[in-house]
Amino acid sequence: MIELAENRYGKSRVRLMKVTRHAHDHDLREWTVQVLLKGDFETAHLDGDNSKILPTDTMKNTVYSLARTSKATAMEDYAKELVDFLLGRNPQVSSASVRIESTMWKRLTVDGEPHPSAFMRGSGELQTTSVERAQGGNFHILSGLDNLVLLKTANSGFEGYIKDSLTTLSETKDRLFGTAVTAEWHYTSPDLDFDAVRTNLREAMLRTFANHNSKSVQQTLYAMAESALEAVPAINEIEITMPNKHCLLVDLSRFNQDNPNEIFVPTDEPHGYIEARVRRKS
Ligand SMILES: O=c1[nH]c(=O)c2[nH]c(=O)[nH]c2[nH]1
Repeated sequence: MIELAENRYGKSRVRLMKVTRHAHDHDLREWTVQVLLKGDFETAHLDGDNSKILPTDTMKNTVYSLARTSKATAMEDYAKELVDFLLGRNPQVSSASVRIESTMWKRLTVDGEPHPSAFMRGSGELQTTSVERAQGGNFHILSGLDNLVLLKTANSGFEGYIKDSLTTLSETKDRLFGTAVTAEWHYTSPDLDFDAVRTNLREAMLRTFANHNSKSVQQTLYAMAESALEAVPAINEIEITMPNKHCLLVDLSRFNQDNPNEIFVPTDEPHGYIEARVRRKS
């Protein structure tokens, strides 16, 4: 005997750019949206009966139509509206989830002045949120960031680790520390000034990365998580991944040159992979 164990479906990578036209300047948002529905779709899988299937094409159209009418500025608030719109119209849906990745656009500075209608892609960093709600249930909001690429050229060392017959790594008091941060945190309230909270959290992590006297990626990751939890009472837990993007000191002695920590080879692969979930003690 075979049965349908679990299923969900929806539309992925729906790309949306929204321009909000104020009298004197414009705001720009670029969001990539994923909509996923769970529910009573057994007859579609077993019998080919599509009578309970909302087409994924309609979900895509919903993303655009709701973006037109929504007053939400934070992507978390827009995602909540989209989830409720889909649940409200589709009783066969037991839960809806919306994930949004937001691309960083920064206002262009021209002749020292912020330009009202010209923008520059900030970086490859993404701001993310996943909002889920079951029919009659509460919102579950998991926000985060991805590919926040950082590097520090001082206050990072790595010493005192295990040395065995396979060790080749030299201890160092002074190395480059490069990483691409991914973080995710769950909000304990569904009603927050999400953009302000996100800014606080991100700035707390950046400040700690910059100022921390790092004995390892692990220690700095923990300190960044701690500062995020201190800065944002509306989260109880944060998960952070920080690859160690090694920058290797080049041996210039073959050319009778010294290398006082100035010339490096940046490497992507292989890289260290450091991950931790840090939470308030209950
Ligand atoms: O900060 C570090 N943590 C490690 O676990 C590790 N391992 C390694 O080879 N280099 C580093 N650096």
